[in-house]
Amino acid sequence: MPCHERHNQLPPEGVGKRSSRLGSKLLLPLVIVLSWVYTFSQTVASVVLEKQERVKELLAVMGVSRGVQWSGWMLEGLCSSIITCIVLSLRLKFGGLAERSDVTIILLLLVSFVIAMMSFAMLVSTFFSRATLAGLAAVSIYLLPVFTGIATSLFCNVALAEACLVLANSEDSGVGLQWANINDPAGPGESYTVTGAIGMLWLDAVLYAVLAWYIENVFPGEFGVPKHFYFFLQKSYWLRTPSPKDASTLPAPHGNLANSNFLEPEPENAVVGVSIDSLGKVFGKKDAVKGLSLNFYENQISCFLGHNGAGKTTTISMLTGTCTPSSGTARLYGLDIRKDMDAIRANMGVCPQHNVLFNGLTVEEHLLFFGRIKEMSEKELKGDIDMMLSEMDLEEKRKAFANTLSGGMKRKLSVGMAFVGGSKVVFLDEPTAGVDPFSRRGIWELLVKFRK
Ligand SMILES: Nc1ncnc2c1ncn2[C@@H]1O[C@H](COP(=O)(O)OP(=O)(O)OP(=O)(O)O)[C@@H](O)[C@H]1O
Repeated sequence: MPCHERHNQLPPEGVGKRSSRLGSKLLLPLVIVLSWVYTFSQTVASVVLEKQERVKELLAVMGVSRGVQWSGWMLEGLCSSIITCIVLSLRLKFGGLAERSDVTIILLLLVSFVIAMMSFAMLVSTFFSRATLAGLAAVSIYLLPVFTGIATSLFCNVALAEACLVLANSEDSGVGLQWANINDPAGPGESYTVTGAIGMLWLDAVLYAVLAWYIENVFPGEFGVPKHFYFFLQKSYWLRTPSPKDASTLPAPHGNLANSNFLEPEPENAVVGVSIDSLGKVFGKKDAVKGLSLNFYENQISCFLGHNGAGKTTTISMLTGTCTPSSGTARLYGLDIRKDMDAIRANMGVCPQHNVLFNGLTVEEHLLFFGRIKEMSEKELKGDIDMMLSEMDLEEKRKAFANTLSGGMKRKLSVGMAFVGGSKVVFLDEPTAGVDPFSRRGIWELLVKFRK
């Protein structure tokens, strides 16, 4: 049903105004709608917290697409909310508020609402980067129709409230809401039906998801490379992303470097893995990175040395796609960081400057999780994980949760996560910061081992 049609069919009053006119039983819509405020605001805050703590970005950098991340959130939210839906439906049926109605219709209505609400939470989360602010704003956004009297079913909670009004009216009439009268309006002169409300909830869910997907791509926020506003019209967005080119087919090392008197000559017969070409990043008026041209070679460990604020992290952020270059570009195995980031990420491992760990996962589960993201089977990973744990001296902590590890142990685990799964290019930002000398040597040895 087109949105504008539904819009016209709605009564002019908002949820709050309308409910206040009704008897105590007709407060049902308001009570049901308000009972989801907390779930909504918590979902928005949790999604934004992942963004704030850069978990979302690390997952993206390691090759987990936004779609998969959002599906995970939807699934988690649905699983926990479905129990609430079942309890609420039974409570309405056997608690006397909807005793004549069919409980399966009430359940269908609530589940449809939860799906739309989760999708709405994803959309709202795209506008925020701080979890506390997002949680508070989510409450206001959710209550907006109640306080302003906006009565469009494009708000999923308005659609739910209207359906609850039909439910309350059918209870009052003594028949209750049944599958046989599900298409009947609330009363004479009314046009809203429960099927219409459920249809609108599904339409809302799709609409919110599409909007969230568009906004995420065009305005990815502080961390991420924005796409063109017409990105969905580009063939390259929909077609399979290119795979890394064979290193031997790549162009020769950057000419400027080879001819400079101040630089080491390029190694002979070495294959270029990463080729940085006049890369630059400007923050406001400040050049964080300016005209950087450099090649990194296969089977070698290269490192940036520089004072605090020299631009090392910014360079790594550009190479891993968490920030957009202001000028120049870089190619990783022939793939351009401005265009082919999804393909690059499938073969890339990253250990960010700040540990990004999941408190609910053990050390072994972290390695397993990131290895599985790189599409390796559990069997294939077992040997790798055993070797890593012993090299990093974390064997004893195999089953320990991440939040019980010391700072140094967390760092070692972060390094392990970057290597697990056989990534072709691995970026490590200060991998041994805060690690004791013995473990530092362990990490170095690990790096040498994984070089090839
Ligand atoms: N998001 C940002 N907004 C504005 N300026 C930034 C931002 N990120 C970095 N900078 C600035 O860019 C410059 C380079 O910072 P960067 O973090 O890349 O340095 P670094 O070499 O990694 O430093 P450190 O060794 O301390 O980690 C600094 O002057 C920093 O203040």
